[in-house]
Amino acid sequence: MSVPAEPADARAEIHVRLERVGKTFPGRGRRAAPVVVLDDVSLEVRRGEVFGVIGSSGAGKSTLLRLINGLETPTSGRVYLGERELGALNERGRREARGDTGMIFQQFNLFRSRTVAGNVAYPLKVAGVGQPERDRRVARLLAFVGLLDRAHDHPERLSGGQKQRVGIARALATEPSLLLVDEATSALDPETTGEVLALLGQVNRELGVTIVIVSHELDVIRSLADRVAVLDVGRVVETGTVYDVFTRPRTTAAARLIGTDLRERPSPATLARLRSGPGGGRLVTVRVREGDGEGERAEERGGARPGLAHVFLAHQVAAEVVFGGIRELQGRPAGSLTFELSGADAAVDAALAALRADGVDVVEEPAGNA
Ligand SMILES: Nc1ncnc2c1ncn2[C@@H]1O[C@H](COP(=O)(O)OP(=O)(O)OP(=O)(O)O)[C@@H](O)[C@H]1O
Repeated sequence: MSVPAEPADARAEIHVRLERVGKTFPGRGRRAAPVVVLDDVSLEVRRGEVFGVIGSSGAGKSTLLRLINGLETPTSGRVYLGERELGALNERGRREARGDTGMIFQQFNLFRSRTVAGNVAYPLKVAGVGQPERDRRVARLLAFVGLLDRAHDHPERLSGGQKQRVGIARALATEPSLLLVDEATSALDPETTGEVLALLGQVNRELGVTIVIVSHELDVIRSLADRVAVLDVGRVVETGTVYDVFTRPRTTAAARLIGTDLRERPSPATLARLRSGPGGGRLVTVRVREGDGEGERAEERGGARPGLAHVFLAHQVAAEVVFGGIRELQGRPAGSLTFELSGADAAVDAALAALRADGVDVVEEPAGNA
């Protein structure tokens, strides 16, 4: 039996590609200067992944999505869906691209005059799908989002979370391979947010739909995305796995946005309280990240990971955890711990140097009455 040939790296097939994209809007007033919203943005979204875009308000996130679904055209650069460059498509190609791309919005954008079923059926009607097939698909989609029993209700009778589930069903009606999600949970309470994110995860895993999600909420990106781009005033300053970008932001802009998220340092008041305690040792905050301490020196040790405790022990330094926490991010540990270290100054210095040499991020909290 012959085995179907697979691309060398099927996972890395590119679904969406932005190549040096710029977007400038004319200024609003008569003499107002043009507004540069996106500047030289390049990024690649892999087929089947959830790709997050984070950035503060006005960074250009919504504009980025609107360029991907063709609602805006770039001022410079190119946008590709698979092999197709959006700007080079004829009307028919554009229609096909639109049908292959679903979008959901913060404010749901449902038709108030149509029922739940009518909302989900709408894109199918536009696409010319006949009634029997339309009814079948609508029923299947409403079952998928758990709203089959609300088919004949109007949106105003639904909760925010239910409205967004209708939005998701409608976006999936034409069976797109790409779903663009614009702040879909920003209008929802935390519990409902969790339900909608779980549903989006299901869309990705069970239907194989690629998702690009923009949000200013770190929690949303953390819980759903595989990889993330950080957008700062119109520029992508960092791209990587959620784990890497969240546990070790490499740019000031990303650190500003994410920095405090997984790396909680004690406040000055907490530091003062810790210093007034009986220990009196030096305080250091260590970022906890899988893979740290597995740097070049790991080879010298035959690959064995030292672990923080072992390094302290080896240098005869007593280490007490006084602050911090570790949680799970993409199934791996991430967080920070503040230790109070007791031992000879030279021994503490040597232990910290050993950790740093292994690539561990260590910050000594300032001494004195901070
Ligand atoms: N059609 C337009 N004409 C002029 N300026 C625009 C237009 N659309 C967006 N902008 C401006 O572009 C900038 C980025 O907007 P965009 O909505 O993409 O940002 P965002 O990161 O999604 O922000 P938010 O999270 O607040 O929605 C803003 O300053 C906005 O005022």
